[in-house]
Amino acid sequence: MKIFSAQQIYDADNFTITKQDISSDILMERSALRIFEWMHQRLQGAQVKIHLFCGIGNNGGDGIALARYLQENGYDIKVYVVNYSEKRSKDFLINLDRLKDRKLWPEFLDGNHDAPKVQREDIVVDAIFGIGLNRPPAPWVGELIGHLNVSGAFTLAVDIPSGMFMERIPENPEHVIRANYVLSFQAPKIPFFLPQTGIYVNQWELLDIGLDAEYLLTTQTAFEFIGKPEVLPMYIPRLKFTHKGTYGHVLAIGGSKGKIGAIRLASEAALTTGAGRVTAQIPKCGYLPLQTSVPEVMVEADDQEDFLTNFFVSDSHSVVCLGMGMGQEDKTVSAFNRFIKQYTGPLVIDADGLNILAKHPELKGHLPKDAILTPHPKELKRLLGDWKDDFEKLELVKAFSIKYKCIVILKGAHTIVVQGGKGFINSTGNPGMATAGTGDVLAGMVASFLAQGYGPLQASIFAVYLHGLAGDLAIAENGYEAMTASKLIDFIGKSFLELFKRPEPAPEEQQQQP
Ligand SMILES: NC(=O)C1=CN([C@@H]2O[C@H](COP(=O)(O)OP(=O)(O)OC[C@H]3O[C@@H](n4cnc5c(N)ncnc54)[C@H](OP(=O)(O)O)[C@@H]3O)[C@@H](O)[C@H]2O)[C@@H](O)CC1
Ligand SMILES: Nc1ncnc2c1ncn2[C@@H]1O[C@H](COP(=O)(O)OP(=O)(O)O)[C@@H](O)[C@H]1O
Ligand SMILES: [K+]
Repeated sequence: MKIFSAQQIYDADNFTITKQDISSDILMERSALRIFEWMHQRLQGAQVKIHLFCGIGNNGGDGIALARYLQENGYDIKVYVVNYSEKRSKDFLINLDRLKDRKLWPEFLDGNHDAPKVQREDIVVDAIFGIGLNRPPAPWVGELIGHLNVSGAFTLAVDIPSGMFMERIPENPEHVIRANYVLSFQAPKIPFFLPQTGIYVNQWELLDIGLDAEYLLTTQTAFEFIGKPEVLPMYIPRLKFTHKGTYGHVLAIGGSKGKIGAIRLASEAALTTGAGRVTAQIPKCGYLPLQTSVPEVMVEADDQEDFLTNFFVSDSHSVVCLGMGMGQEDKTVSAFNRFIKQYTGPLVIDADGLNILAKHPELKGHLPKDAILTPHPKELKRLLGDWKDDFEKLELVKAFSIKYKCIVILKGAHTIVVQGGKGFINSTGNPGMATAGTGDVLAGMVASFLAQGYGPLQASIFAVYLHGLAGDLAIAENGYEAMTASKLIDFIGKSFLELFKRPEPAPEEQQQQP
């Protein structure tokens, strides 16, 4: 699903208005009606107090139009106009007049009075600012937002939490609505997914307001949101007359004394994701434990007891997956140096492979085309240096990906796969996965898909999605805290099955079936 910028949303608006030959207030009417339907379906007329805080732009206009629907349906509402500017939008004014025609007079707030009382059991509709916020709110507006946040009332944000920018982080973290729910129009917004701004969005849902399909289909976006509809077409079915040779041979290189488990996790994840064969190259100390714990993995031990001193890659290996638990001993660094200067095939670099690259920046130029790097934020910082905020981080990663023609899998709550100027934001996963070794599992899964013939971008996106899905299925059975990387591997199989499950038919459809 595409993630549009604010400018693209304004363009979609104009395109739709021209093509459908409608006035702009029709779009506002659709927006308000969709929100009303969403609320009405859940509230069923309940007499809970609903406070609508409306700005003076189109986001405020949505709120004012919504107030009319709520009033017409007997809800107990109170409407406030947060009067932060004289520059009211045309459609806001149209809707304000419609409200006044119904003898509903909002209370105008201008910072000279105490903030209105809101009780814990009330509902707040936040329609103060939408995607048009372009500077920090005035202090009194920021304080009003803070006041609503501490009220504890259920807060429903229209389109985007007020105070959230589309392209930068807020200056004052207290001056952003902490929304229990965001009802966003047509497409998700990029700040919902970044660690510094996603904290303001507990849950979000999209409302279709009928923006023009041609515009939505043909417009290229800098980001995409990856769900089942995006990954399912990437799947390559296994055919009857195939054999293990068809599904590639992953060479997993890494491990060191005390960290052989990292290679075990990556190797087992690669096999469980469907790789035909997996060979692990590890220091001697891991030979017996690995051979006995995962009999399916072939093991090649280094001459050195505790760390790797040589990487042996042959034509039989289709993919190299390197760095998990590897350490950074001088001789390991030398082996990496020799390897990266001559290897040109498919490559996944994780953990200490990334740390060595960070310490020896001259080696970055030797990365083979489409190498896949899987840093967590700390590893990324070592690789790229510091960034001002999450938005700059994304720009730095894009520039890196373009310069070195590589793919970066930026791991986190919403892992983002970056190739060139484009980012693919993952939808699966949960905080149960914040546990040692889950990154090793991911590296093995990416390598496995590469070995099976998926393209580098597809392998990255598919692995990240399935890894998160396995995590979601695992917590459904075990809870968050009991999640371990090994359990995550146990759910890879179920995550494939989940992928192919048909959606449950709606109740009406069930009834129609013979
Ligand atoms: N296709 C869709 O998705 C549809 C979306 N719709 C809705 O429209 C919303 C966007 O509306 P919007 O463009 O009027 O902007 P909004 O956020 O209401 O801000 C209002 C104005 O405030 C100003 N301003 C900015 N920062 C400020 C500050 N700190 N302090 C004071 N003033 C500040 C700035 O104007 P400026 O003063 O800079 O000229 C800005 O224009 C969108 O989120 C959705 O709810 C639907 O109605 C129709 C279909
Ligand atoms: N809060 C979270 N929500 C979703 N996924 C998470 C969360 N925290 C961590 N993960 C995932 O878990 C994995 C952790 O990787 P990493 O930090 O490299 O672990 P390790 O180095 O121990 O293997 C990543 O794939 C990351 O996306
Ligand atoms: K809002």
